Formats: sequence, C-alpha cells, structure tokens
Amino acid sequence: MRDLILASTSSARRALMDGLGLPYRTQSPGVDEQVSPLHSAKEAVRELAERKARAVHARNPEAWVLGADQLVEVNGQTLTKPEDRGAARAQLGKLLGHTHDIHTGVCLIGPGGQHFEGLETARLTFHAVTPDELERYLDLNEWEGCCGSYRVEGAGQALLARLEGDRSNVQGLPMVTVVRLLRQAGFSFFERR
Ligand SMILES: Nc1nc2c(ncn2[C@@H]2O[C@H](COP(=O)(O)OP(=O)(O)OP(=O)(O)O)[C@@H](O)[C@H]2O)c(=O)[nH]1
Repeated sequence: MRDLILASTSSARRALMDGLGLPYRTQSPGVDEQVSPLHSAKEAVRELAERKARAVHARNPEAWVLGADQLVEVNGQTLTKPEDRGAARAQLGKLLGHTHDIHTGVCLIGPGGQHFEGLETARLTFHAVTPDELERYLDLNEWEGCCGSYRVEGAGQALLARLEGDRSNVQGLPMVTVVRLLRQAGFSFFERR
C-alpha cells in the first residue's frame, strides 16, 4: 500500500480527500508562503503547491506527497485568507456584485522524485447584497480560514449567482485534477482491504 501524505492543515482539503476513499495521512507543510510580488496568481499557487509538497517530501522521502495552494484573483488583485472580520468584510466588498477567479495549484511528488502538477481555475459571480446582509453573513464566521472569505459549500452558496468550473476546486482541491494526477502516478482505486 502506498504511503500518501496530504501536505495540508486545511480541514476542507481533508474532507475532499476523505471523500475519495484512498488511505492517506496529513502533515503540515510548515513553509513560508511568501512569493515574489512579480508572480501572477497562477504562478504563485503553482510555486507554493510545489513548495509545500517538497517540504513534506523532504521529511518523508519514501512517500507520495500532495500539496496545494489557492488564491482569489479579482480585478488584477490577489486575495488570500483574511486575518480578521474587517479584512473579510473588505474582501467580500470586492467580490459581491462582481466576477472573480479562484486558482488552485496542486503538486504530487513521488518517492523516486516523480513530479506531477496541475492548476485549475473556477470563475464565480456573486450577487450584490446589502451591507446588512453582508454583516449577517460575516456573523456566521464562514470567512475564517477561507481564501476569499466565503464557503461555497456552506451558507456562502447564497451569495453565488454563477459558478464555472469544478466546485471542489473552490473548496480547496480540484478533485478532477487530483484524480488525474493520482492516476498518472499509478495509484489504483477501490482496493479491497
Ligand atoms: N470550506 C471551504 N474552504 C475554502 C473555500 N474557499 C477557500 N477555502 C480554503 O481556503 C484555504 C486557502 O488557503 P491556502 O493558503 O491555500 O491553504 P491553507 O488553508 O493555508 O492550508 P495549507 O494547505 O496547510 O496551506 C484552504 O484551506 C481552502 O480549503 C470554500 O469555499 N470552502
């Protein structure tokens, strides 16, 4: 049985991997997530997904390691996870009534140095809502730990006017891409235990 590690502290990523049914374990990547300001959002998430995977692989060279990173891009600005409610209000203020992209990079590193990677973009359009409705949504604290300050699988779906792309990508792992990488790497599914 292959040793597969999800290099992530994200509960949403764990939930998505749990759904897949492959045995895996998790380890925190513990990396500095600073990238060059000259990087585009897509270059940043690709680089950070690889950085996270390689950091955990360095500690577990016999394992297969999957890393991921995500950014929101709106009007040329990139958004990550909000620090506090005020930052979440500011982020949602940029997204409500507009269309934004969410980019997720994924990187799979193998025990022999095998390297598979993918990047997925989903495009979301949000309803414009009143300031009072925004405050009521913020009261739900779905903004905590979420890039863009919303949960597409939670109450946040009430903000969503249109979604183009893989819904699981928005939650943190584009599972169609993750499955493609795992199959390219020779993983087999539905093993009898
Ligand atoms: N549940 C949920 N989480 C979301 C959603 N949108 C973004 N996220 C989370 O926002 C986070 C994106 O930030 P990242 O820096 O890529 O990852 P992280 O949370 O720091 O976790 P690591 O993988 O340990 O780096 C991830 O945990 C995503 O799962 C959403 O709609 N629903």
